[in-house]
Amino acid sequence: MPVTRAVLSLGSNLGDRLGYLRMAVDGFADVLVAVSPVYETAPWGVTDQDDFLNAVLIVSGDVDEWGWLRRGQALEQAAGRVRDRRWGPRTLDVDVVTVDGVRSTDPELLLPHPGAHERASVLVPWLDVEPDAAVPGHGLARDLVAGLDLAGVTRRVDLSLV
Ligand SMILES: Nc1ncnc2c1ncn2[C@@H]1O[C@H](COP(=O)(O)OP(=O)(O)OP(=O)(O)O)[C@@H](O)[C@H]1O
Ligand SMILES: Nc1nc2c(c(=O)[nH]1)N=C(CO)CN2
Repeated sequence: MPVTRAVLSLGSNLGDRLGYLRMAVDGFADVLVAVSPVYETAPWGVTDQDDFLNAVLIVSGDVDEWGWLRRGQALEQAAGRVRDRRWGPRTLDVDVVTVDGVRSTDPELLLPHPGAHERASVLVPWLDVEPDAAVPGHGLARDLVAGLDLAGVTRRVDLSLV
């Protein structure tokens, strides 16, 4: 199997938020290339829920796009995630944002992730670890961020994943 490089978005707004993000980092320890700072972000989508902690991982390994999805889902399970309402509270969310060179329209694995280009909770931490990041079909992350309201996005320098 060829080596692929993927960008993964982590999110948590239920229980020990930092602990769940750390669990994800540990789960990808064998393939980690970069870990972003942690951000506290106001919820988008469903806004009557607690703030999220978000971070981005860059990973690389002998794993295809489905493998990245499965590994993320296994960690969500391990974090006791209950699939409840769309965009609702969760202990751990692992989204596959991009896998280099891969586009997919399969609803089980849309690539690039269809929300990535408009979510500050993804783009801001991603830019910290990859300043030239681009969302295929949408352009450079830095240009996309320039058009977003960043009022609800706070870098938590006191929280670290590394
Ligand atoms: N790029 C992707 N990364 C992760 N899951 C994806 C992706 N594309 C499609 N999915 C599918 O989305 C389904 C629902 O995922 P999930 O419950 O995490 O959605 P959500 O986090 O509420 O919404 P969103 O995906 O907009 O953040 C999963 O069953 C998964 O197969
Ligand atoms: N700020 C923020 N809001 C969200 C997030 C998230 O990770 N960060 N994830 C959601 C579920 O997909 C819904 N809303």
